[in-house]
Amino acid sequence: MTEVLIQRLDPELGIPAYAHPGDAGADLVAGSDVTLKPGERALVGTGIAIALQDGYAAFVHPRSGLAARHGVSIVNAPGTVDAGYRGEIKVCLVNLDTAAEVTLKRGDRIAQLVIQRVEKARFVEVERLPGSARGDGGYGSTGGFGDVTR
Ligand SMILES: O=c1ccn([C@H]2C[C@H](O)[C@@H](COP(=O)(O)OP(=O)(O)OP(=O)(O)O)O2)c(=O)[nH]1
Ligand SMILES: [Mg+2]
Repeated sequence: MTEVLIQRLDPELGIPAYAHPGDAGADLVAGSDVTLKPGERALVGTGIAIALQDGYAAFVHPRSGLAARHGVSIVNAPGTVDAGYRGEIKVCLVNLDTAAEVTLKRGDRIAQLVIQRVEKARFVEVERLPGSARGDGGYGSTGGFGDVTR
């Protein structure tokens, strides 16, 4: 378990919490009320700032319940919080529902924060990349879309 320093920018809001032992994501709450019309987005504060150790990053993921029940997701999912970032963690929520407006209240759980170790790469330029079984195949190159209709 890694230690993450946290500052509460709004003392009335809680510290992110894991709902169950074994959960990967600690829930983040909305720092203010927000109402989103269909297709609308808003950047919502969570009332916290953190200091991650070098070699870690935090990722702001959507909550599946909000997504499945209300069509609420995160525009840049998952958002990346760099180890050096000391500002308020914010969530760029979007209402993907085609018809219903959605209101989230201050203190509602709107996203979840996943802390992960991350590698830094040293980019080594070459003339030619080594071969692989996949090669440059992608974007559905393995098929499996036969029964999708549109
Ligand atoms: O969902 C998110 C994503 C990012 N951030 C904060 C932390 C992150 O370290 C910083 C910058 O994020 P990112 O690099 O994704 O944004 P950018 O558009 O590249 O901005 P910058 O030029 O500041 O790097 O914004 C959040 O609070 N929430
Ligand atoms: Mg950036």
